[in-house]
Amino acid sequence: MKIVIQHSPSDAGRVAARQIASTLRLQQNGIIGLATGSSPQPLYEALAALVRAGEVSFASTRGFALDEYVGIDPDHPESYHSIIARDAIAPLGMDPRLVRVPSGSGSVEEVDEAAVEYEAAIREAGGVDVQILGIGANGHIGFNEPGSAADSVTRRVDLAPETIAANSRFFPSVADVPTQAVSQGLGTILSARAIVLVANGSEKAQAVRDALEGPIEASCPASFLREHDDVTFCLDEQAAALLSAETRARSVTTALDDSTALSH
Ligand SMILES: N[C@@H]1[C@@H](O)[C@H](O)[C@@H](COP(=O)(O)O)O[C@@H]1O
Repeated sequence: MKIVIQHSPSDAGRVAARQIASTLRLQQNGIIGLATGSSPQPLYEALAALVRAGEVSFASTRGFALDEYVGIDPDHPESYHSIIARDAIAPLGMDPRLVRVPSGSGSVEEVDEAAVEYEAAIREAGGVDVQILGIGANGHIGFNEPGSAADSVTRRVDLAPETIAANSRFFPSVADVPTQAVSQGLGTILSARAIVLVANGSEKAQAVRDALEGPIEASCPASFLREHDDVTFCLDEQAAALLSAETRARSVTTALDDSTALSH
């Protein structure tokens, strides 16, 4: 487990981008796990800068998104289909035909069948090389809310009231926020070969502390990441604000160019 603390979200995003680019450079036709939300946006911007500089290409990289709302039109601007297209596929120059997002459309049976098929597709592709994650203020990753099992797979889930409230900022009112989603499970996420989590801002500080210092249990789904052997937490100072002196002492605050600090 590596913990990187940087002054600003954009610096944390640049470190995370470097980590991802170096992982994928080792893979011909690699597979990236894509996350939505405000947390990964500086990371996608930093990756796009690396693409423009010719340091990395995602043209033949396959992608699997973490999650999608149930019952939302994929063309809705706040669907995760739209957000992944906008925030990841376009700026990274990915081939949209190589990127999949779980389906939240159709009948309950169709959504559930598509979730099973999505899980199988990730396995059949050989698994994710590097998974990008944000974190919810309640410690969720993907849409695996507190109480999710460590070995859960892609499935339909109920959103916690606090998640619905947090995500209402993207919808006209809280009543318009979908109450269910399809999410890769914790087991799916933990099967990625490398994981890079980004967290910014004081509203994530408690979740980051619980994830890194609390018990490893379902009350904080992100705490299960500590059982994975290749995880990097890229934090800005505000998200790291509640970490103990011991945790901070283990963290890397090095200059961005010092890639040796992030090597395995
Ligand atoms: N399902 C997503 C998560 O993948 C994301 O990490 C989290 C935090 O979002 P943000 O980064 O915008 O705070 O909430 C959403 O509900």
